[in-house]
Parts: sequence; structure tokens; C-alpha cells
Amino acid sequence: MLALIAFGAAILVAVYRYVILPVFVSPLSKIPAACPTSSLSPAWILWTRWRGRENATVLAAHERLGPLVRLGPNEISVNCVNGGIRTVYTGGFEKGEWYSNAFSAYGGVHNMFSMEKRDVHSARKRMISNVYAKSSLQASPALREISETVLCRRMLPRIATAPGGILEAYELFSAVTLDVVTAYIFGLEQGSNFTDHAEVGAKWLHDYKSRQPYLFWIQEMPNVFQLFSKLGLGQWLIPEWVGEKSADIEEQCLEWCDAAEAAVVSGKAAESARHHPTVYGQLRSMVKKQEKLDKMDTEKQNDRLTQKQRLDIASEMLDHLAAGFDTSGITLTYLAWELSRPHNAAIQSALREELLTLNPPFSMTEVEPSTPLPSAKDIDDLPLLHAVVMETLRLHAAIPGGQPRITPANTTLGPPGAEVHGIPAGVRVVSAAHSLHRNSEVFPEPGLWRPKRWLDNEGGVDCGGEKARWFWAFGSGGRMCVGSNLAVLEIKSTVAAIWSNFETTIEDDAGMEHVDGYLAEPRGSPQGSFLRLRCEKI
Ligand code: HEM
Repeated sequence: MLALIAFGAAILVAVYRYVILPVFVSPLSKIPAACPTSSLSPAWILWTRWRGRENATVLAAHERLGPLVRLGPNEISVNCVNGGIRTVYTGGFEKGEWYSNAFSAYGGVHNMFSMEKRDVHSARKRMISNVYAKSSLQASPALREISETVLCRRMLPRIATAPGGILEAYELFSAVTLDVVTAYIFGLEQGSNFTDHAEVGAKWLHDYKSRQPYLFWIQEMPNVFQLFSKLGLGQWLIPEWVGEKSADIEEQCLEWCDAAEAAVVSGKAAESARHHPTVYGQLRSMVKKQEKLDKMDTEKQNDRLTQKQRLDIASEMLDHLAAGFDTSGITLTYLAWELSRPHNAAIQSALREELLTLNPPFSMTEVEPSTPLPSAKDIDDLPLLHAVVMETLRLHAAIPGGQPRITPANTTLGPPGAEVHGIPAGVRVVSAAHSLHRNSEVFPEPGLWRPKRWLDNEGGVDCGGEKARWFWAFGSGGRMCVGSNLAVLEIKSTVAAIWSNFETTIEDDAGMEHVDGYLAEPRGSPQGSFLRLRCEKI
């Protein structure tokens, strides 16, 4: 009899815990559910993510149900500025396991992307963000050398000599952005040269990207993955080669770090802009400074890195190069696609006209650049170029997917007048550029690529007001992209170099459909191509 009562009580508790509480009592029950089962189980949103339909499905849910939508019993999506991204991201809600499980490296060594706790993260960000400030970038002799070498001596000749004038744009741009980013991080002489070595670059891209779908298990179902691993069945979910490729990438990053270290120790880094490892050098000197403070000058200082310091720096550098190259490569690929589509031919011509006003121009004679480069500031100030980049970042955000954060206790979310109060601690809350960038009140006809929406009637830049508040390609708040200035400068310089010298049309764009995920690279055609561009010298 007692057993029966205990059994009945357990059933009642379970019904309360898993049905009545989430569906009727929790403050989350006031938020409309994206799917009828969302309040009861995360199965629907997990299935949507697994099938690669999350961004489109969540956008449709917001269009139907408003700015707050419940995705699961413990997860909501927020698509507004006030009571939305301003509260969550500028308010400093912390990241959770979703990042720390997937983005740490070298056996769990954390970096800015993966750090969960705000204080640890801000201490690291303070050490490093000055090298990514716009003023530092525009004044950097190292970056000038990088642009000259990667854009003029590697990229333009590769385009000029492409067989039949046709090249695969996603592979080209990934190689160029990796070369720029590794050169800025480790020094031009120590970084990659994948632009000249197309096959090596294409293999790197393929190896890097092929691991991506398997992150699902680590980020969304870590407990299931752990259970499978304990049972010796981990490879059913994540094949062994994924770990092997990740280890190769980590090893390659350590080689770049060691080369940068050698340049620092030999004194070359200080003597020549081509050897100067800007980001590596900055973090290294801050790590050493910190060590000095920690030891309070009581112990003998050693300028060599300890193994722990070596891996701490390597994890951070890997994070930057990974966060930096693919995002910029994806953006450039979509920008090239839009500019080369027949209905955008007039925009390509107008852009070229604007680029040819640069003094000196970004010109090339045969396969060699003939003159010095225009200044980074002059390139940055071109209004149509700025509009083209902004519109590409809006419509084709490289990170369009949800950026999860964890609520603190007693959170209020929702736009003024429609707030939901008392949201408990530990709820996963996401916003996504994909949905924010498709608000038709702010961006009329949001599905169209229209650079003009970023210009005023006189052709000057008009990026303020509501557009600025809803533009979220680089996120916002304390965890906003640290490399956004480098990304924009690099993208603008690449565009200036190409469209000052070439006219482009589309040879084959069958692969240009976005992957619907956290990142949005082109899906690629069944034949394995992404965007084949025809480039003609002007
Ligand atoms: C078009 C190019 C880029 C886009 C669209 C982009 C976008 C973003 C976004 C949306 C985030 C926030 C992600 C999240 O919290 O889930 C982020 C973070 C980050 N990005 Fe970028 N990024 C770009 C280029 C770069 C570059 C060039 C670098 C460095 C070389 C870089 C380094 C980072 C780092 C280290 C973080 C983590 C920052 C932190 O947690 O404080 N990104 N980026």
C-alpha cells in the first residue's frame, strides 16, 4: 500500500514538474510557443536545429507570434532591441556550456569566445582589444605590408591568371582572409600563404568546415554525447576523423605561434613590419606583465614562455583566426555574388566609378601593382563601398544564427508594454541577426539586397537611427566581435582591389544557398562548386 502511495506521489510530482509547471505556472508560460510542444519538450527545436532549419523557422515564428517566442521548456528567442538585445547582450548575460564545450582548444584551454564567466573574459579582452581598434589598424605599418603583399602580390595575380578568367570565389576569399588574419596575428613572414597555394588553401577550408555539423552533439546534446562516449560509442555520433582534423588544425596553429615566438625572441619582430606578430606579440607581452605582477618581483623572471602560457596564447590565437577568416570569407563571397548578378550590374559600375576616385588608385599593370596603395582611411570613407558592405553584412550575415546566453535570476524581457517579468535564472535566451535584420519596419523589403538603404539622398552614408540599433552582424555588448574593425577594413580593401581592376559576372552560382545554422556559408552545389566568377580585366 505504502509503495502504491509513493508511486502515486512520484507521478504527481513528475506531472507537476514536467507538465503543470512549464505549461501553466512558469513565467515562460506567458510567452507564445513556437510549436505546440515547445513548453513541454525541447525535442522540436532540437529536431529543427539538427535538420538545419533553425534560422528560417525562428524568423517565421517571430513574424507570427511577436518579439518573444518560446522555443523549448527552458529556452526563448528574443527579437527586439529594448527589452531584447539591449537587456541580454549589453546587459552582460553570461555565455553557457554551448560555447565553452565547443570552442575551447588544446584539451579545454579557454579563450575569449569560450570563456563563460564575465570577469575572466573581460580581463582577457582588455589585454588584447587595442590592437583591433580602428585607429591602431589604420596606422599599422604591419597591416599595410599585409595588404600590399596579400591583396596586390598574391590575390590580384591569382585572379589575373585564373584559367579562362574563372575562379571559385569562396575558396579564393577564404585563402585571402586566412592569409590576412594569420599575418596580422603571427606576422606576415610567419603566417599562412594559401592565396598563392590554392590547393593547400582549399584543403584547409574543406578540413575546417567538414567538422562543423558534428558540433551539434557537443553544443546541443552534450549529455547524450558523454553517455555514448562512456559506452564506447562516441564515434556513432562524432566520427574519429573529426577529432583528428581538429588536432591537425591545433597543431598548425601551434606551429604559427612558435614561429611568431621565434621572431619575438630573435628581435626580428621589433625590427621589421613583415615579421611583426601584432596580436600574438600583444597578448604575449600582457601575459608576461601579468606574471610579473603575480610574482611581485620576488622571484626571478624568465622571458621564456611556460608550457601553460604557450597553450593559453595558442588557444586565444586559434580562436581569433577561426572567428576571423571564415566569417570574412563568407561575407566577401556573398558580396561578390550580389555585385556580379545581372540585375546589380549598375551597382557594380557605380562602385567602380567610386573606387577609381581613390588617389592613388588601387590599380595594377599586368600582374604587378604599379603604385602605392590608397590609404586605409580613404578606402573606409567611400560611401557606396560602405553601403555595399553594410548591406551584405545585413542580408548575408556570416553569423546569422542564435547567440545563446543564460538569464540571471528574476529577469524581465520583452518590448516596453509587453514585458514578461520574473523569468528565472538559467533560461537559455537567444537572439539572431537573421531575424533582427529582417524587420521590415526598419529595413523595408528586407529580402532584397539594396545598398542604397544605407545612403542618404545626396549619396552620403546614412547608417544611424533605427538601422544602427537593429544591425547586429557583429553582435553587441561585452561579447561583441573584437575583430569587427579588422573585418570591415579587410573586406573593403579586398573589394577595392578587385573591382578597381576587374569586371565580374557569374559563371555558376548553383551553390549559393545559405547553410541555415550558426554560420551561413554557401551550401555548395552537388558538383562541389560554390560561386564560380568570371573576371575580366578592365
Ligand atoms: C565579417 C566578419 C566577421 C563577423 C560577421 C563576425 C561576427 C562576430 C559575432 C556575431 C560575434 C559574437 C558571437 C557570439 O557571441 O556568439 C563575434 C565574436 C568574436 N569575433 Fe568576430 N566576426 C567577424 C570577423 C572577425 C575577425 C576578423 C576576428 C579576429 C581576427 C574576429 C574575432 C572574434 C572574437 C575573438 C570573438 C569573441 C569575442 C568575445 O567573446 O569577446 N571576428 N564575431
